[in-house]
Amino acid sequence: MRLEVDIGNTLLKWRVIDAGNVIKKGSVLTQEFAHDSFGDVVNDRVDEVFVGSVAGFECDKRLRKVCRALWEVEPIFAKTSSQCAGVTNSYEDPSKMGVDRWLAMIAAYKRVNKAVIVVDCGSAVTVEYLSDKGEHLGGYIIPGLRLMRESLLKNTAQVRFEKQPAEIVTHPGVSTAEAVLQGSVYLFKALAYAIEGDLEKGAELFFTGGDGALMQEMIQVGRYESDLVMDGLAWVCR
Ligand SMILES: Nc1ncnc2c1ncn2[C@@H]1O[C@H](COP(=O)(O)OP(=O)(O)O)[C@@H](O)[C@H]1O
Ligand SMILES: CC(C)(COP(=O)(O)O)[C@@H](O)C(=O)NCCC(=O)O
Ligand SMILES: [K+]
Repeated sequence: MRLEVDIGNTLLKWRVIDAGNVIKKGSVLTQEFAHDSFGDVVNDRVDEVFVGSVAGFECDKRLRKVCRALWEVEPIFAKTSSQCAGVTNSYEDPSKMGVDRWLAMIAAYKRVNKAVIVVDCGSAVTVEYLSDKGEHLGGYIIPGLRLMRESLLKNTAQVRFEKQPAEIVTHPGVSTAEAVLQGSVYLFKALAYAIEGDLEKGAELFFTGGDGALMQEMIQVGRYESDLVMDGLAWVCR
């Protein structure tokens, strides 16, 4: 059995693959990841662990420790490279590119073998542009929904509120909480339309990440694939 792990800045996502099928999956806040985060997978015979991590050294170290303790396995960490599985990196120094971006773009390109735009809506929103030949043309890194709100709270004196409105709407707000929350969703929607405008004829649009389905629903174009980052692991770690 293989354990695949996608460690983002907010959530650690995992799944277990047995004979090509996903048999278990789960997630835990990255900051709270511990020995018991994989539930009853502790009793399974995990003989391989593939990881894509952008969460930093401490969390990677913790995962190594857990894998050794539970299954005596040394996890294989995916690395961004200049070329892999038909995809070519645009960065002069590929090691500087977050491996989650690299994994998602490889998985998306491998699905269709033509030009793609890949949008990962997590802590940050990343937008990647790939040509028909699999060349990464470049991308954007934009604050995600939560970071947009938090940066306002952190850098202003009077933007303060207790409770967030539960509903996700984009009309102009009539309280601080509404104005901030709905402002972030409004910007998110504007971004979705801008990306749609970048879509060239014949190119495919992929969304992934915790808030990816929300963005896809706003324009009803392209497809949402929840596990694009983990789908890239088998291409990069082998
Ligand atoms: N404190 C929290 N508890 C649970 N979920 C959260 C919390 N903060 C953010 N989220 C949600 O977690 C998801 C994070 O998206 P994800 O793509 O997993 O991000 P990342 O890859 O950056 O970790 C988002 O859908 C976000 O709404
Ligand atoms: C852009 C990111 C913060 C996205 O992380 P996430 O939202 O998935 O937690 C991550 O890919 C990263 O740390 N990248 C390094 C900088 C770069 O890719 O150029
Ligand atoms: K992301």
